[in-house]
Amino acid sequence: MKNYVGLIGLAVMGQNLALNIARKGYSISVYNRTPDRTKEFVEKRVKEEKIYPYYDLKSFVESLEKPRKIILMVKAGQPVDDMINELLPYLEPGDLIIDGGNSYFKDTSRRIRELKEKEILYLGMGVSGGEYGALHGPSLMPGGTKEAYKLVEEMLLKIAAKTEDGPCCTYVGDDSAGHFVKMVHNGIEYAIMQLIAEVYDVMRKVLNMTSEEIGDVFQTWNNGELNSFLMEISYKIMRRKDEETGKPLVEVILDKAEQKGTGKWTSQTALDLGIPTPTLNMAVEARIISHFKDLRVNLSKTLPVPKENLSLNREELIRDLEKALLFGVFISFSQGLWLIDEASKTFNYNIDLSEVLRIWKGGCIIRAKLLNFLREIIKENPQNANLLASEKAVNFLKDKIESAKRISNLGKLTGIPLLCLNSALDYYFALATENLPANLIQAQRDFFGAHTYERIDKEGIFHTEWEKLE
Ligand SMILES: NC(=O)C1=CN([C@@H]2O[C@H](COP(=O)(O)OP(=O)(O)OC[C@H]3O[C@@H](n4cnc5c(N)ncnc54)[C@H](OP(=O)(O)O)[C@@H]3O)[C@@H](O)[C@H]2O)C=CC1
Ligand SMILES: O=C(CO)[C@H](O)[C@H](O)COP(=O)(O)O
Repeated sequence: MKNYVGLIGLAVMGQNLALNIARKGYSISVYNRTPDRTKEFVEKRVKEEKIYPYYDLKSFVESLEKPRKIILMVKAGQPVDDMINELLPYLEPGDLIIDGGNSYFKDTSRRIRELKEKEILYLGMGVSGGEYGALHGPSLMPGGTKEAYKLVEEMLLKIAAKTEDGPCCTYVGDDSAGHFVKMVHNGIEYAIMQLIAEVYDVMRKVLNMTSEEIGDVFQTWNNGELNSFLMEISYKIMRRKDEETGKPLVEVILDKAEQKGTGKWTSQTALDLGIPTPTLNMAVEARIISHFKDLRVNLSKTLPVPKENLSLNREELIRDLEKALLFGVFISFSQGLWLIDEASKTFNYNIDLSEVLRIWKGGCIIRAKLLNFLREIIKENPQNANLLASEKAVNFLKDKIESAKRISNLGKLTGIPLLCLNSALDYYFALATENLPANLIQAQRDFFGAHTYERIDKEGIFHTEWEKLE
C-alpha cells in the first residue's frame, strides 16, 4: 500500500501539518534532512496516526502513490531549491511539489517555470496559523496551475480551518499568487503587531498601567470590534509571569524585534509596483530601529526629547487608543489589499480579493472580526480595491480619525514613537488631499535636471530655463 501524500521538513510547521493531515484520514510519509528529528517526532508525537517515517529520499518517494504529492515545509530560500534538486531524480512527469514555506514569490515563479520544463507540477502555498494552526486548521493560500491545485484540493479543504463561510482555503490564483498573498499577509501582520505594540507603549508610559492592567484592556477590546487573533494573544502575553523573576514575562523580554524577510519583501515589492504601503513599511522600520539597542541606550542619554506633563482622563484615553488602533488596522489592511490587487493585474494572478479575505477569517495570524466588514466593502465594489473609496469606509473611519489624531498628538507631546499610527494617519491625509506639494518637487526636478513638468491649466510637457547657463 502506498501513502497518499509526503511531507519533507519536520520542524514546528511540518510536524503539526503532518499530524493534521493524518488526523483527517490521509496516510502520509515523512522525511527530514536530519534523521534524529524524524525519529524524535515519530517517538514523541505520533500515536495512532498513519504517519510513516523515511530516512532516505528514494524510499520516501517510492512510498507514495502516483502522481506523487510532496509538501515541502523547509526553511525558505536555498533549502527549497536544494530539496527540489535532491527529489528530481526520483520524480516522474505529473508528480506535484507543494512548497508550504514562506518562499519569496519570485523564487516560486522561477521554480514553477523550471519544473514545468520537466513536467513536474508545482504549487506555492502560503500557510498561516503558526504551529497551532498547522495542527488544528491553518489558513491555506495555494497558487499555481488549476491542474496542480485540483490534485490536492480535497485534502487542503479538509485540513484547513473552518468558518461559517467555509474552509479557509481557496485556489488563490496562477503562478506565484499564493506566495504573494502570504507575503502581503505577513506585511499586514507586521503592521498590526506594531500598532498593538504602540498602544501598549502609550498605556505603560503615559498611563503608567501595569502589564496585567493592559492585559485586561486588551481582553475587553478583544470582545469588541478589535476581536482578532493578535489581540487575543496580546492579552494572554500581558498576563504571563516569568517563572524566574515572578515579573510579567513581557517586561523581561529584550526590545529587539527579529524578522525573517516577508515584511521587508512586501515593502520592497510595493515600492517596485508603485503602490503606497507606508504603514506596512513603518512596521519593518520599527523592527530595524529596535535592533539598534546599544545605540538607543546611548542616545537616550544625550538626545533631548521634550516631554510634557499632562493630566489625562484614563478612560477617555483608553477609548481613544481603541479607536486609533482600529483606524490603524483598517488602514493596514487597505494598503495590503491594494498591493495584492495591483500585483494581480501586473502578474496576471487573477486574484479574488473577497476570497482572500474569506480565507483569512480563520486559522491565520491576521484573522479578525474586521475582515467581515472589509469583505462587505470589496463585494460592494469589486472593481475598486482601494477600500478608502467606499462610503462604508468613510463612515467607519469618521469617528476614529479624531481619536487617532489625539493619540498621534499625545505621542508627540510625550516623546513616544508611533511610527505605524502616524504613518496611517498621514497616508489617510495624503490620499484625502487634493493639492499635494508635489508641484514643488516637480519644479525642483526641472530646475536641477531639466526633467520637465505638466501644468494644471493646459495639456503638454513643459520645461523652464530656471537660471541662465553660462
Ligand atoms: N514557524 C511559523 O510560525 C511559520 C513558518 N512558516 C514557514 O514554514 C516553513 C517551515 O517553518 P518552520 O517549521 O518554522 O521551520 P524553519 O523555517 O525553522 O526550517 C527548519 C526546517 O527546514 C529544514 N532545512 C533547513 N535547511 C535545509 C536544507 N538545506 N535542506 C533540507 N532541509 C532543510 C530543517 O531540517 P533540519 O532539521 O535538517 O535542520 C527543518 O526541517 C518556513 O518556510 C517558514 O518560513 C510559515 C508559517 C508560519
Ligand atoms: O509566517 C509566519 C506567520 O504568518 C511566520 O511566523 C513568520 O516567521 C513571521 O515572520 P517574522 O519571523 O519575520 O516575524
